[in-house]
Amino acid sequence: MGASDCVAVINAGSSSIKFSVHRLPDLALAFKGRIENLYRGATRFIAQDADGATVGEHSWPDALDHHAGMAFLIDFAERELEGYRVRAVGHRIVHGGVEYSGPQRLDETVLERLERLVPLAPLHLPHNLAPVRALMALAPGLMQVGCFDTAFHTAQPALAQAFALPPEITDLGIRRYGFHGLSYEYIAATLPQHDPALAGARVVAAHLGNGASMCAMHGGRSVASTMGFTAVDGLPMGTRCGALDPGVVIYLIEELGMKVSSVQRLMYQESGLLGVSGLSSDMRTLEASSDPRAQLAIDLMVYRIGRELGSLAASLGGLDALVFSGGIGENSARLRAAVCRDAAWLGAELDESLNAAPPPGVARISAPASRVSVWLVPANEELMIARHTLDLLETA
Ligand SMILES: Nc1ncnc2c1ncn2[C@@H]1O[C@H](COP(=O)(O)OP(=O)(O)O)[C@@H](O)[C@H]1O
Ligand SMILES: CC(=O)OP(=O)(O)O
Ligand SMILES: [Mg+2]
Repeated sequence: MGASDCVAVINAGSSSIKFSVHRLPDLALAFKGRIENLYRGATRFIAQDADGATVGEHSWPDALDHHAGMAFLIDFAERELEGYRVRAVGHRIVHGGVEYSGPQRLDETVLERLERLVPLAPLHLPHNLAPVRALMALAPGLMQVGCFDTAFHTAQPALAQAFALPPEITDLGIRRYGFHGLSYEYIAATLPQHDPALAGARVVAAHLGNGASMCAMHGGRSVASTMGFTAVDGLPMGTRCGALDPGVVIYLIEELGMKVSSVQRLMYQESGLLGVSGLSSDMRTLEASSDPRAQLAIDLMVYRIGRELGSLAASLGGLDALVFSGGIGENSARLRAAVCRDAAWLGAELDESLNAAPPPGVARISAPASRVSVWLVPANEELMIARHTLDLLETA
Protein backbone atom coordinates (compact mmCIF):
# COMPACT_ATOMS: atom_id res chain seq x y z
CA MET A 1 0.00 0.00 0.00
CA GLY A 2 1.32 3.48 -0.84
CA ALA A 3 1.79 6.24 1.66
CA SER A 4 -1.32 8.28 2.40
CA ASP A 5 -1.17 12.02 1.85
CA CYS A 6 -1.80 14.15 4.89
CA VAL A 7 -1.65 17.63 6.33
CA ALA A 8 0.01 18.16 9.70
CA VAL A 9 -0.92 20.94 12.11
CA ILE A 10 1.05 22.56 14.92
CA ASN A 11 -0.70 24.80 17.45
CA ALA A 12 1.76 26.26 19.92
CA GLY A 13 -0.17 27.98 22.71
CA SER A 14 1.28 29.67 25.76
CA SER A 15 1.15 26.58 28.01
CA SER A 16 0.74 23.80 25.47
CA ILE A 17 1.67 22.51 22.03
CA LYS A 18 -1.14 20.71 20.23
CA PHE A 19 -0.70 18.87 16.96
CA SER A 20 -2.79 16.83 14.60
CA VAL A 21 -2.46 14.88 11.37
CA HIS A 22 -5.32 14.86 8.84
CA ARG A 23 -5.71 12.56 5.86
CA LEU A 24 -6.36 14.00 2.44
CA PRO A 25 -8.64 14.72 0.76
CA ASP A 26 -11.30 14.94 3.49
CA LEU A 27 -9.08 16.00 6.43
CA ALA A 28 -10.23 13.00 8.47
CA LEU A 29 -8.22 12.93 11.67
CA ALA A 30 -5.44 10.33 11.66
CA PHE A 31 -4.05 11.17 15.07
CA LYS A 32 -3.62 14.11 17.39
CA GLY A 33 -1.85 14.93 20.57
CA ARG A 34 -0.77 17.55 23.02
CA ILE A 35 2.03 18.44 25.32
CA GLU A 36 0.57 20.40 28.21
CA ASN A 37 1.72 22.09 31.36
CA LEU A 38 4.80 23.67 29.79
CA TYR A 39 6.75 25.83 32.26
CA ARG A 40 4.78 24.73 35.32
CA GLY A 41 4.84 21.49 37.30
CA ALA A 42 4.98 18.19 35.49
CA THR A 43 4.72 18.41 31.70
CA ARG A 44 2.59 15.71 30.08
CA PHE A 45 2.26 14.36 26.57
CA ILE A 46 -0.56 12.31 25.14
CA ALA A 47 -1.40 11.30 21.57
CA GLN A 48 -4.56 9.56 20.39
CA ASP A 49 -5.83 8.10 17.16
CA ALA A 50 -9.16 9.09 15.61
CA ASP A 51 -11.02 6.65 17.89
CA GLY A 52 -9.47 8.13 21.01
CA ALA A 53 -7.13 5.17 21.61
CA THR A 54 -3.83 6.26 23.12
CA VAL A 55 -0.93 5.97 20.65
CA GLY A 56 1.69 7.79 22.73
CA GLU A 57 2.03 8.93 26.30
CA HIS A 58 4.82 10.40 28.38
CA SER A 59 5.29 12.59 31.42
CA TRP A 60 8.28 14.43 32.80
CA PRO A 61 8.95 15.01 36.50
CA ASP A 62 9.71 18.69 35.79
CA ALA A 63 8.40 21.40 33.52
CA LEU A 64 9.53 21.48 29.88
CA ASP A 65 9.79 24.65 27.79
CA HIS A 66 8.50 25.01 24.21
CA HIS A 67 11.88 24.12 22.72
CA ALA A 68 12.19 20.80 24.56
CA GLY A 69 8.50 20.05 23.94
CA MET A 70 8.87 20.66 20.21
CA ALA A 71 12.01 18.50 19.99
CA PHE A 72 10.10 15.63 21.62
CA LEU A 73 7.17 16.12 19.23
CA ILE A 74 9.31 16.14 16.09
CA ASP A 75 10.92 12.91 17.26
CA PHE A 76 7.51 11.37 17.98
CA ALA A 77 6.08 12.52 14.65
CA GLU A 78 8.99 11.10 12.69
CA ARG A 79 8.18 7.64 14.02
CA GLU A 80 4.41 7.96 13.93
CA LEU A 81 4.27 9.44 10.42
CA GLU A 82 5.77 6.39 8.79
CA GLY A 83 3.33 5.44 6.03
CA TYR A 84 2.20 9.06 5.57
CA ARG A 85 3.37 11.64 3.06
CA VAL A 86 3.12 15.09 4.64
CA ARG A 87 2.02 17.45 1.86
CA ALA A 88 1.96 20.58 4.01
CA VAL A 89 2.25 21.72 7.60
CA GLY A 90 -0.13 24.36 8.96
CA HIS A 91 0.87 26.48 11.93
CA ARG A 92 -1.09 28.64 14.30
CA ILE A 93 0.62 32.04 14.30
CA VAL A 94 -0.80 34.27 16.98
CA HIS A 95 -0.12 37.69 15.42
CA GLY A 96 -0.35 38.66 11.77
CA GLY A 97 -0.10 42.41 12.32
CA VAL A 98 -1.70 44.70 9.71
CA GLU A 99 -0.05 42.77 6.94
CA TYR A 100 -1.55 39.29 7.16
CA SER A 101 -5.32 39.02 7.17
CA GLY A 102 -5.57 35.47 5.83
CA PRO A 103 -3.62 32.21 5.69
CA GLN A 104 -0.20 32.69 4.19
CA ARG A 105 2.43 30.42 2.71
CA LEU A 106 5.53 30.77 4.87
CA ASP A 107 8.94 31.49 3.41
CA GLU A 108 12.04 33.31 4.58
CA THR A 109 10.63 36.76 3.70
CA VAL A 110 7.34 36.22 5.52
CA LEU A 111 9.18 34.76 8.48
CA GLU A 112 11.41 37.83 8.74
CA ARG A 113 8.35 40.09 8.68
CA LEU A 114 6.65 38.01 11.35
CA GLU A 115 9.76 38.12 13.54
CA ARG A 116 9.31 41.90 13.72
CA LEU A 117 5.94 41.30 15.42
CA VAL A 118 7.46 39.37 18.35
CA PRO A 119 7.09 42.34 20.76
CA LEU A 120 3.34 42.27 20.07
CA ALA A 121 3.03 38.64 21.21
CA PRO A 122 6.12 37.85 23.26
CA LEU A 123 4.56 34.82 24.94
CA HIS A 124 3.53 33.22 21.65
CA LEU A 125 5.25 34.33 18.46
CA PRO A 126 8.75 33.02 19.25
CA HIS A 127 7.20 29.60 19.90
CA ASN A 128 4.99 29.80 16.80
CA LEU A 129 7.93 30.67 14.56
CA ALA A 130 10.57 28.35 16.00
CA PRO A 131 8.95 25.15 14.63
CA VAL A 132 8.60 26.81 11.20
CA ARG A 133 12.34 27.50 11.16
CA ALA A 134 13.13 24.00 12.46
CA LEU A 135 11.04 22.37 9.72
CA MET A 136 12.49 24.67 7.03
CA ALA A 137 15.92 23.33 7.96
CA LEU A 138 14.76 19.70 8.21
CA ALA A 139 12.64 19.66 5.06
CA PRO A 140 13.38 22.72 2.89
CA GLY A 141 10.84 21.83 0.17
CA LEU A 142 7.93 21.25 2.55
CA MET A 143 5.01 23.64 2.17
CA GLN A 144 4.32 25.49 5.42
CA VAL A 145 1.27 27.68 6.00
CA GLY A 146 0.72 30.30 8.70
CA CYS A 147 -2.82 30.74 10.02
CA PHE A 148 -3.24 33.85 12.10
CA ASP A 149 -5.22 34.34 15.30
CA THR A 150 -5.78 37.93 14.28
CA ALA A 151 -7.19 37.20 10.78
CA PHE A 152 -10.79 36.43 11.79
CA HIS A 153 -11.06 39.79 13.54
CA THR A 154 -10.12 41.84 10.49
CA ALA A 155 -13.87 41.78 9.72
CA GLN A 156 -14.57 43.98 12.75
CA PRO A 157 -15.97 47.44 12.15
CA ALA A 158 -13.34 50.21 12.27
CA LEU A 159 -14.78 51.54 15.52
CA ALA A 160 -14.17 48.24 17.28
CA GLN A 161 -10.54 48.26 16.15
CA ALA A 162 -9.79 51.83 17.14
CA PHE A 163 -8.05 53.22 20.19
CA ALA A 164 -8.83 56.84 20.96
CA LEU A 165 -5.34 57.84 19.87
CA PRO A 166 -4.16 60.38 17.25
CA PRO A 167 -4.02 59.07 13.67
CA GLU A 168 -0.22 59.22 13.48
CA ILE A 169 -0.14 56.58 16.25
CA THR A 170 -2.96 54.50 14.77
CA ASP A 171 -1.18 54.58 11.41
CA LEU A 172 1.74 52.72 12.98
CA GLY A 173 -0.56 49.72 13.40
CA ILE A 174 -1.34 50.54 17.03
CA ARG A 175 -4.97 49.38 17.14
CA ARG A 176 -7.04 46.51 18.44
CA TYR A 177 -6.49 43.21 16.64
CA GLY A 178 -8.10 40.48 18.74
CA PHE A 179 -6.82 36.90 19.09
CA HIS A 180 -8.01 33.29 19.31
CA GLY A 181 -9.51 33.95 15.87
CA LEU A 182 -9.02 30.37 14.67
CA SER A 183 -10.99 29.12 17.64
CA TYR A 184 -13.79 31.63 17.01
CA GLU A 185 -13.82 30.89 13.30
CA TYR A 186 -14.28 27.20 14.11
CA ILE A 187 -17.11 28.02 16.54
CA ALA A 188 -18.78 30.25 13.92
CA ALA A 189 -18.57 27.44 11.37
CA THR A 190 -19.74 24.73 13.77
CA LEU A 191 -22.65 26.25 15.70
CA PRO A 192 -25.06 26.52 12.73
CA GLN A 193 -24.53 22.79 12.06
CA HIS A 194 -26.11 22.16 15.45
CA ASP A 195 -28.72 24.91 15.35
CA PRO A 196 -29.31 26.42 11.89
CA ALA A 197 -31.11 29.38 13.51
CA LEU A 198 -27.76 30.50 14.89
CA ALA A 199 -26.29 31.16 11.43
CA GLY A 200 -27.39 34.80 11.51
CA ALA A 201 -27.47 35.15 15.28
CA ARG A 202 -25.76 37.37 17.86
CA VAL A 203 -23.28 35.12 19.65
CA VAL A 204 -20.69 35.74 22.34
CA ALA A 205 -18.03 33.05 22.56
CA ALA A 206 -15.63 32.73 25.48
CA HIS A 207 -12.36 30.95 24.69
CA LEU A 208 -11.08 30.29 28.20
CA GLY A 209 -7.76 28.47 28.20
CA ASN A 210 -4.43 29.52 29.61
CA GLY A 211 -4.96 32.57 27.43
CA ALA A 212 -8.57 33.73 27.61
CA SER A 213 -10.69 36.07 25.55
CA MET A 214 -14.25 36.65 24.43
CA CYS A 215 -15.59 37.52 21.01
CA ALA A 216 -18.88 38.97 19.82
CA MET A 217 -19.97 37.50 16.48
CA HIS A 218 -22.90 38.49 14.29
CA GLY A 219 -23.78 36.15 11.46
CA GLY A 220 -20.49 34.32 12.03
CA ARG A 221 -18.34 37.45 11.68
CA SER A 222 -16.28 39.02 14.44
CA VAL A 223 -17.78 42.25 15.70
CA ALA A 224 -15.68 42.90 18.83
CA SER A 225 -13.25 41.11 21.09
CA THR A 226 -11.79 41.56 24.56
CA MET A 227 -8.19 41.20 23.40
CA GLY A 228 -6.66 44.23 21.71
CA PHE A 229 -3.21 45.21 20.44
CA THR A 230 -1.72 42.30 22.36
CA ALA A 231 -3.01 39.11 23.99
CA VAL A 232 -2.62 40.64 27.46
CA ASP A 233 -5.80 42.75 27.19
CA GLY A 234 -9.29 41.82 28.35
CA LEU A 235 -9.93 39.01 30.81
CA PRO A 236 -7.61 37.93 33.60
CA MET A 237 -5.91 34.72 32.39
CA GLY A 238 -3.68 31.96 33.76
CA THR A 239 -0.75 34.31 34.24
CA ARG A 240 -1.79 37.48 32.39
CA CYS A 241 -3.52 40.41 34.12
CA GLY A 242 -5.97 41.32 31.37
CA ALA A 243 -7.26 44.88 31.04
CA LEU A 244 -5.29 47.26 33.19
CA ASP A 245 -5.60 51.00 33.58
CA PRO A 246 -2.62 52.19 31.47
CA GLY A 247 -1.88 54.62 34.30
CA VAL A 248 -0.78 51.63 36.38
CA VAL A 249 2.00 50.87 33.90
CA ILE A 250 3.28 54.45 34.05
CA TYR A 251 3.10 54.40 37.86
CA LEU A 252 5.02 51.11 38.10
CA ILE A 253 7.80 52.50 35.93
CA GLU A 254 7.92 56.12 37.09
CA GLU A 255 7.10 55.83 40.77
CA LEU A 256 8.14 52.30 41.72
CA GLY A 257 11.18 52.34 39.45
CA MET A 258 10.33 49.02 37.81
CA LYS A 259 12.19 48.13 34.64
CA VAL A 260 10.08 47.70 31.51
CA SER A 261 11.13 44.04 31.34
CA SER A 262 9.90 43.51 34.92
CA VAL A 263 6.58 45.15 34.11
CA GLN A 264 6.25 42.90 31.09
CA ARG A 265 6.98 39.83 33.20
CA LEU A 266 4.51 41.00 35.84
CA MET A 267 1.72 41.50 33.29
CA TYR A 268 2.31 38.37 31.21
CA GLN A 269 3.72 35.80 33.61
CA GLU A 270 3.05 36.74 37.22
CA SER A 271 -0.54 38.00 37.22
CA GLY A 272 -3.98 36.56 36.50
CA LEU A 273 -5.00 33.38 38.31
CA LEU A 274 -1.40 32.77 39.40
CA GLY A 275 -0.74 36.29 40.65
CA VAL A 276 -4.01 36.78 42.50
CA SER A 277 -4.02 33.33 44.13
CA GLY A 278 -0.28 33.14 44.76
CA LEU A 279 -0.80 29.41 44.15
CA SER A 280 -1.25 28.32 40.56
CA SER A 281 -2.27 29.38 37.07
CA ASP A 282 -4.18 26.13 36.67
CA MET A 283 -7.91 26.30 37.27
CA ARG A 284 -7.94 22.64 38.40
CA THR A 285 -5.55 23.42 41.26
CA LEU A 286 -7.52 26.51 42.28
CA GLU A 287 -10.85 24.71 42.24
CA ALA A 288 -9.40 21.96 44.44
CA SER A 289 -7.95 24.46 46.92
CA SER A 290 -9.66 25.72 50.09
CA ASP A 291 -7.35 28.77 50.19
CA PRO A 292 -9.48 31.96 50.06
CA ARG A 293 -6.96 33.47 47.59
CA ALA A 294 -7.79 30.69 45.13
CA GLN A 295 -11.48 31.58 45.43
CA LEU A 296 -10.68 35.28 44.96
CA ALA A 297 -8.78 34.53 41.74
CA ILE A 298 -11.72 32.51 40.38
CA ASP A 299 -14.24 35.16 41.50
CA LEU A 300 -12.26 37.87 39.76
CA MET A 301 -12.18 35.90 36.52
CA VAL A 302 -15.93 35.24 36.70
CA TYR A 303 -16.66 38.89 37.51
CA ARG A 304 -14.62 40.14 34.56
CA ILE A 305 -16.24 37.63 32.21
CA GLY A 306 -19.63 38.95 33.34
CA ARG A 307 -18.66 42.58 32.73
CA GLU A 308 -17.20 41.79 29.31
CA LEU A 309 -20.28 39.79 28.41
CA GLY A 310 -22.44 42.84 29.06
CA SER A 311 -20.14 44.97 26.95
CA LEU A 312 -20.01 42.49 24.05
CA ALA A 313 -23.79 42.00 24.15
CA ALA A 314 -24.06 45.80 23.85
CA SER A 315 -21.81 45.70 20.77
CA LEU A 316 -24.26 43.21 19.25
CA GLY A 317 -27.42 45.01 20.40
CA GLY A 318 -28.54 41.85 22.22
CA LEU A 319 -27.61 38.24 22.69
CA ASP A 320 -28.93 34.97 21.24
CA ALA A 321 -26.27 32.47 22.28
CA LEU A 322 -23.34 32.14 24.64
CA VAL A 323 -20.54 29.65 23.91
CA PHE A 324 -17.89 28.23 26.23
CA SER A 325 -14.66 26.83 24.80
CA GLY A 326 -10.98 26.30 25.74
CA GLY A 327 -9.53 24.23 28.59
CA ILE A 328 -11.41 26.08 31.35
CA GLY A 329 -14.58 26.74 29.34
CA GLU A 330 -14.87 23.08 28.36
CA ASN A 331 -14.01 21.53 31.69
CA SER A 332 -15.06 23.79 34.53
CA ALA A 333 -18.78 23.29 35.21
CA ARG A 334 -18.36 25.49 38.26
CA LEU A 335 -17.08 28.45 36.28
CA ARG A 336 -19.80 28.06 33.63
CA ALA A 337 -22.45 27.95 36.36
CA ALA A 338 -21.08 31.10 38.01
CA VAL A 339 -20.88 32.97 34.68
CA CYS A 340 -24.44 31.99 33.75
CA ARG A 341 -25.77 32.99 37.18
CA ASP A 342 -24.34 36.48 36.59
CA ALA A 343 -25.76 36.46 33.04
CA ALA A 344 -29.33 35.64 34.13
CA TRP A 345 -30.28 39.27 33.37
CA LEU A 346 -29.43 38.64 29.71
CA GLY A 347 -31.71 35.61 29.61
CA ALA A 348 -29.16 32.78 29.98
CA GLU A 349 -30.29 29.86 32.10
CA LEU A 350 -28.31 26.63 32.37
CA ASP A 351 -29.67 23.12 32.59
CA GLU A 352 -27.77 22.23 35.73
CA SER A 353 -27.43 18.53 35.08
CA LEU A 354 -26.33 19.05 31.46
CA ASN A 355 -23.80 21.60 32.67
CA ALA A 356 -22.48 19.24 35.34
CA ALA A 357 -22.15 16.29 32.95
CA PRO A 358 -22.33 17.48 29.32
CA PRO A 359 -22.32 14.89 26.54
CA PRO A 360 -19.05 14.72 24.60
CA GLY A 361 -18.56 17.08 21.66
CA VAL A 362 -20.68 20.13 20.90
CA ALA A 363 -23.47 20.36 23.45
CA ARG A 364 -26.31 22.73 24.23
CA ILE A 365 -26.29 23.06 28.01
CA SER A 366 -29.02 25.65 28.61
CA ALA A 367 -32.48 24.96 30.01
CA PRO A 368 -35.09 24.41 27.27
CA ALA A 369 -36.81 27.71 28.16
CA SER A 370 -33.59 29.76 28.24
CA ARG A 371 -33.95 32.78 25.93
CA VAL A 372 -30.21 32.74 25.30
CA SER A 373 -28.97 29.27 24.36
CA VAL A 374 -25.75 28.25 26.07
CA TRP A 375 -23.28 25.96 24.30
CA LEU A 376 -20.14 24.06 24.91
CA VAL A 377 -17.95 23.80 21.82
CA PRO A 378 -14.63 21.96 22.26
CA ALA A 379 -11.91 24.18 20.78
CA ASN A 380 -10.60 22.91 17.47
CA GLU A 381 -8.15 25.43 16.15
CA GLU A 382 -6.31 22.51 14.54
CA LEU A 383 -9.15 21.59 12.17
CA MET A 384 -9.49 25.23 11.10
CA ILE A 385 -5.73 25.34 10.40
CA ALA A 386 -5.97 22.06 8.45
CA ARG A 387 -8.80 23.50 6.31
CA HIS A 388 -6.87 26.70 5.53
CA THR A 389 -3.72 24.72 4.79
CA LEU A 390 -5.58 22.43 2.41
CA ASP A 391 -7.09 25.46 0.65
CA LEU A 392 -3.62 26.87 -0.01
CA LEU A 393 -2.27 23.46 -0.97
CA GLU A 394 -5.02 23.07 -3.57
CA THR A 395 -4.34 26.47 -5.10
CA ALA A 396 -0.53 26.16 -4.96
N1 LIG B 1 -10.86 19.64 34.31
C1 LIG B 1 -10.54 20.93 34.31
N2 LIG B 1 -11.16 21.79 35.15
C2 LIG B 1 -10.86 23.09 35.19
N3 LIG B 1 -9.95 23.67 34.37
C3 LIG B 1 -9.30 22.87 33.51
C4 LIG B 1 -9.56 21.47 33.42
N4 LIG B 1 -8.77 20.95 32.45
C5 LIG B 1 -8.04 22.00 31.96
N5 LIG B 1 -8.36 23.15 32.59
C6 LIG B 1 -7.77 24.49 32.40
O1 LIG B 1 -7.47 24.68 31.04
C7 LIG B 1 -6.20 25.34 30.92
C8 LIG B 1 -5.54 24.99 29.60
O2 LIG B 1 -6.37 25.39 28.55
P1 LIG B 1 -5.95 25.17 27.04
O3 LIG B 1 -7.02 25.79 26.21
O4 LIG B 1 -5.66 23.75 26.80
O5 LIG B 1 -4.58 25.96 27.04
P2 LIG B 1 -3.81 26.84 25.98
O6 LIG B 1 -4.33 28.22 26.15
O7 LIG B 1 -2.38 26.70 26.35
O8 LIG B 1 -4.16 26.31 24.62
C9 LIG B 1 -5.42 24.81 32.11
O9 LIG B 1 -4.45 25.76 32.50
C10 LIG B 1 -6.47 24.66 33.16
O10 LIG B 1 -6.56 25.86 33.90
C1 LIG C 1 -3.68 34.33 22.07
C2 LIG C 1 -3.55 33.47 23.27
O1 LIG C 1 -3.67 33.96 24.36
O2 LIG C 1 -3.32 32.16 23.05
P1 LIG C 1 -3.22 30.99 24.16
O3 LIG C 1 -4.59 30.80 24.69
O4 LIG C 1 -2.76 29.80 23.38
O5 LIG C 1 -2.27 31.45 25.21
MG1 LIG D 1 -5.28 28.16 23.62
